[in-house]
Amino acid sequence: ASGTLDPVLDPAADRIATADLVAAAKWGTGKPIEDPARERQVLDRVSRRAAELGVDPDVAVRVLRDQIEASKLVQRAWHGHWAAHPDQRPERRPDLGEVRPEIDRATEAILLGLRATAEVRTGPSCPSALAAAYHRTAEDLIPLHRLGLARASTSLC
Ligand SMILES: O=C(O)C(=O)C[C@]1(C(=O)O)C=C[C@@H](O)C=C1
Repeated sequence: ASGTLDPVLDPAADRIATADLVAAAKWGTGKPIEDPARERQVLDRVSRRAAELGVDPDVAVRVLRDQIEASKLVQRAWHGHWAAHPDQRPERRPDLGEVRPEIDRATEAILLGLRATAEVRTGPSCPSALAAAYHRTAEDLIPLHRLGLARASTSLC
């Protein structure tokens, strides 16, 4: 329906879910959570792709920066949790090279969502639409992912 921000929040939740896999991929490797070169690559691609889609590249980069911050928030939470609870550490360490294509698909879906929601995002009902979409999307998420989704939503309106 028009007037909804679900087309952004749904893929944002999918992107946040990949942070669990990235956290497990990096756990115990000594590889830092933050990878500035990869962030630049993601954001450069977002800027170009947004222009292609007719989405304001500055808006797209700002929103995707929030998605990256949300991912790091979730990854840091897992690393802290696993440090304190060895019995809950992941048994399998996924390959980062397999997770990143999944992240890229979620990023693309978020850009399409931004395009589909230009009207509501730039209008006066954006905050209430965001609250409604957040309420609906967060319902199915674990608390940590709800926190990530809130962080990921901060610049949408
Ligand atoms: O690809 C990674 O290594 C991630 O941790 C994911 C991600 C992202 O959200 O795109 C987040 C933090 C890193 O600094 C780089 C990229």
